[in-house]
Amino acid sequence: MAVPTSTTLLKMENIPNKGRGLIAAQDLKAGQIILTESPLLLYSASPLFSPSPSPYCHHCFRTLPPSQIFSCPSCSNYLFCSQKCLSIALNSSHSSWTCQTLSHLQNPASPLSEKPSQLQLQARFIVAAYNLAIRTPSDLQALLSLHSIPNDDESDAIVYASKFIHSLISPFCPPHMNFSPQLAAKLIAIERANSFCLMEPYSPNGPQRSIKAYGIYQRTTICNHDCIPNACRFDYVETGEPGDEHNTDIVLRLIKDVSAGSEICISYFRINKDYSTRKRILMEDFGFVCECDRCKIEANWNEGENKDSDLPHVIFLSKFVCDKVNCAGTLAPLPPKDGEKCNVLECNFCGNLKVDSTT
Ligand SMILES: C[S@@+](CC[C@H](N)C(=O)[O-])C[C@H]1O[C@@H](n2cnc3c(N)ncnc32)[C@H](O)[C@@H]1O
Repeated sequence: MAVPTSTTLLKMENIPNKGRGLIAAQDLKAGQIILTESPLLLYSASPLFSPSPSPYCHHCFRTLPPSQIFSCPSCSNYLFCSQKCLSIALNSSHSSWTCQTLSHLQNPASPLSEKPSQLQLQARFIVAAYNLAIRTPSDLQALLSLHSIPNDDESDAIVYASKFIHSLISPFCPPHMNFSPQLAAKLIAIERANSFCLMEPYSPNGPQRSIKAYGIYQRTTICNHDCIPNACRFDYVETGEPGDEHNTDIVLRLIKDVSAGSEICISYFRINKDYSTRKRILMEDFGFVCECDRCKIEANWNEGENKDSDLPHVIFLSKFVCDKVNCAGTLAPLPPKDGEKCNVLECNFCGNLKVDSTT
């Protein structure tokens, strides 16, 4: 299959009614790191016509330092936290082609300036994907091998967006690349099903969780959804030295023990959402009806019912939802040490550490 899975820990298999999925290739322990992956593609969540400039480095997405900021020498619109990030970006995500194309799209006279943020972000994504294709055609093939959502209600919107965006970008496209509105439409449909959000740093004062960047991780994205997941993903974007790469890697860690042959699933959103919200998001954004054990039970609940029950999923939620103010991230044990399970849980959003007194 086109997507490489990792090591001896995981294998990729077709799962009935779910497409491909990740399966434990051996017995695995709670807290174990089963996958660490760098993004295939990463792009800013700041719309092209944002009222304020993004406060994040356009390469590593760490918060920009108050002084010593480096800007792209050609467009000066794009800011970086270090000379190293700038140099890497000029040879990758902010190549001269990207710089020229984004400068054109971000011209105040551009028809995009009047368009909604979603379309501006789709344009950002298409530029990033075309840039990937120009630089490394095999990476475009990797992107195209990912699942896309055939959502009839939205296909008109995708066709419109892809034609509009492609018409703005095509004057800059190398003719031999054969980019087309059809390719742009396929890429937008893939992006919807596969992008992971890198979140702004946690703040107890809210107002709500915002996204700083979107990333596509070609192996992690093979993980299917479950409303009671056995794994969750961590990122440590703000950590490490400026210019030190890998801070945008995603780490997949197990919440509980998983036996060989079982499917590894994450939740595609915060796990404390109620049944009707989960059902709506999974259908609108991912095109499926969840048949997990929790959904089967909660489908028959009246609002507020059974929350205090001793059902396994109610116990799971009370143990693994972070209770810090304005957080509700997912807790997972720290990795085992010397083969022994760790009784400290880490939140994948606020980073809070909590001793698990139940083990
Ligand atoms: C990010 S992809 C996951 C990998 C995908 N199964 C594949 O074959 O590449 C998301 C898509 O997987 C499928 N999927 C994920 N979790 C599912 C579940 N619990 N039940 C049914 N389909 C699921 C849906 O089609 C969803 O749009």
